Amino acid sequence: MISQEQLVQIRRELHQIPELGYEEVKTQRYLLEQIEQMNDEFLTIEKWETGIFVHVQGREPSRTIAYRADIDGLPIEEQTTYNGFRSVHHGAMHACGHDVHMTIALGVLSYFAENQPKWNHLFIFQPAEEGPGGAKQMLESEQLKKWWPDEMLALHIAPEYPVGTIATKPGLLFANTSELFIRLKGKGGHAAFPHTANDMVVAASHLVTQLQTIVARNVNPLDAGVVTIGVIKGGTKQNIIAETAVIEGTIRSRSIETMQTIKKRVEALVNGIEVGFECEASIDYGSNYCQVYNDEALTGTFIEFAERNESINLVICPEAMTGEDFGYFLEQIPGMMFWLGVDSEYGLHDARLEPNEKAIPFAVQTIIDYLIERENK
Ligand SMILES: CC(=O)N[C@@H](CCC[C@H](N)C(=O)O)C(=O)O
Repeated sequence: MISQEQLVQIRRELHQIPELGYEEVKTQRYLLEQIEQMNDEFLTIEKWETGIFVHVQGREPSRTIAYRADIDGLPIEEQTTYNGFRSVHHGAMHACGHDVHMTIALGVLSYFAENQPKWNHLFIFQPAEEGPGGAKQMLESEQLKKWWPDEMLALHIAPEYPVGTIATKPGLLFANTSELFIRLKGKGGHAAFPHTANDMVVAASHLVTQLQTIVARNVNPLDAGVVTIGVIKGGTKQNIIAETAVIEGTIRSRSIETMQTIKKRVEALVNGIEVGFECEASIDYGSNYCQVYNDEALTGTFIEFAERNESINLVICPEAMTGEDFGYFLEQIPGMMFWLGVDSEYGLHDARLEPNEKAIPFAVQTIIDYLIERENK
């Protein structure tokens, strides 16, 4: 089994090579090198795009239990205090903890490679969680057809909780999400002659402000929604009127109905900008993820295990407006996701995120103990 020191080393090596969705070539190679060092008696390893499936043959394979780790990084320039293991891919960073997720999965897998489980296990190293999404595509793979799991488990790091904390809840855990890409096209021109042009920086500025009214004015205050604009780009030079502008964001909701309400309002407001500013506008919703909905019975089993385990500080948490395409797995396979405390001053998607590595061996041991208990009950 991979030792605690080796786990830290692996996490640091993975941290240095973050790659965006479906570009995880080095990551896949690194993971395969680690997996190929394990006892292969019970393992079948198959690549899928830039991801990997590892099937572990059980002793009494009446069921299959899957464990999923996402493997992609984010387009962020790292600003951690790390010395000697910062990202070597400039402009990319594991700022959502997927380096930690992968390391934990390798740790758990290395234990079951040496200690044959009772049930079959399926380890899924999934590309592109941050976008455009890999879960939906993996669900249609040959590998999932032949190794279809009966239940499924995954975790996500939580910077706000101390190490030793596991937070989860039955039912809704994460929101429905939709990406949002809006393009505006008007007429560029000389800064000194605004009456001859049609300025898309001004149009985009109005639109961003109007989009912020959707949650405030169109979503029931007892429900919840998010419209976040993360990117606004337009123009080429300070004295040139911008011909085009691009607005990029994300929409979140607790229900499908609210997602539809928000999108309808986005369309109406974009249409208003088109008319009011006499420009052309287009909307693209990019990738959409369904909610993460934890199976009540399996989450109950996990909570009961965690309550009995003195090393775990269990928190029954509220749902969050984060998104995860793990929701697609849970739409078809009963399972659950939980937050793992990693005690970082800076949060997810922050260039300064520094998860506490002590959470890695804690998570590995917790998942091994849970899986053994689960299949031997
Ligand atoms: C856990 C987490 O941070 N997940 C991401 C998922 C991204 C979904 C998609 N690309 C979008 O931006 O809508 C999140 O941002 O919640």
